[in-house]
Amino acid sequence: MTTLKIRHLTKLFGGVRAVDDVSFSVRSGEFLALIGPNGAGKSTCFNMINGQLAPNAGDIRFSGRSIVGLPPRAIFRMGVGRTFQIAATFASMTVLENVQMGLISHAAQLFGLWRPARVLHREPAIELLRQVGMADAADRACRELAYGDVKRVELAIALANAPRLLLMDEPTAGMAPRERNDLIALVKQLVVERNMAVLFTEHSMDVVFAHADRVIVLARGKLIADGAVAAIRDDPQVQEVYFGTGKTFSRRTAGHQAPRPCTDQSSPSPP
Ligand SMILES: Nc1ncnc2c1ncn2[C@@H]1O[C@H](COP(=O)(O)OP(=O)(O)OP(=O)(O)O)[C@@H](O)[C@H]1O
Repeated sequence: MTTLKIRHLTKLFGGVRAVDDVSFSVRSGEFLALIGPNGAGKSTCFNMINGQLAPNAGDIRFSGRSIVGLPPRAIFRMGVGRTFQIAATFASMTVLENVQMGLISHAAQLFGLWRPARVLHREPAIELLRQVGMADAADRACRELAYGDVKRVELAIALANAPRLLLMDEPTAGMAPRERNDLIALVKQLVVERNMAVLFTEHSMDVVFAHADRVIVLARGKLIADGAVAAIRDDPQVQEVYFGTGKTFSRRTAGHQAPRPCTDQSSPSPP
């Protein structure tokens, strides 16, 4: 089932065509990577999907309904979640309280009237923490956690809204390679278990090639490729976009899903 359908999406900033006539779809249960060099238009795409920016042209359909012109809050309520490059949690609150706040928001409850917020949704919050491997840290303050663990808590908060589409803006930014792979493997598992759609941006080609179901590539606002990992890796136009940076991709090694990079591909810069 198609969760998100984008057609001819365009965004101009003055003379810059940040997103230029872009069309693609995401299905439920699909883990789709959106890649491209710096300035390609990835964040602008995300900002239009979640309603922060209005497109100049084109349509965005979520579960069959056009969401262009709706405010971010309405789009969030419909089931479009988002995580950010820099994890957004309340540092002074415990891990559990952070997730409880997410559940309170999802239920649109007013709290503090007669029952303290910390007693609300306690069991569902612990269950979400269990799903992201953080139940043992439930009573710790978020500020005490390692960065990779904060990202897991942020993921649990995003799941509290029961999203059908989750936009993840560089989910592994600032993480060590091992942590990156663990987090992305976890997200991929959740995509399957919850049959939700995830659209993520990622600068690490190792992560993209090892885990994405499909990859779309933006360059200077235009969608230049859309396909399976192997096809994207071998696409001459995609190679060209990264070639100017001295970065290229090697073929998959026999019997192993993850390709070996020829060079450091952790942070491509513009061609
Ligand atoms: N608010 C804005 N005002 C003017 N120009 C903008 C604005 N936001 C983005 N741009 C421009 O639009 C283009 C696309 O930017 P965008 O941030 O979407 O790229 P990106 O692929 O997300 O880059 P990165 O990987 O560095 O985050 C760039 O040329 C950028 O300078």
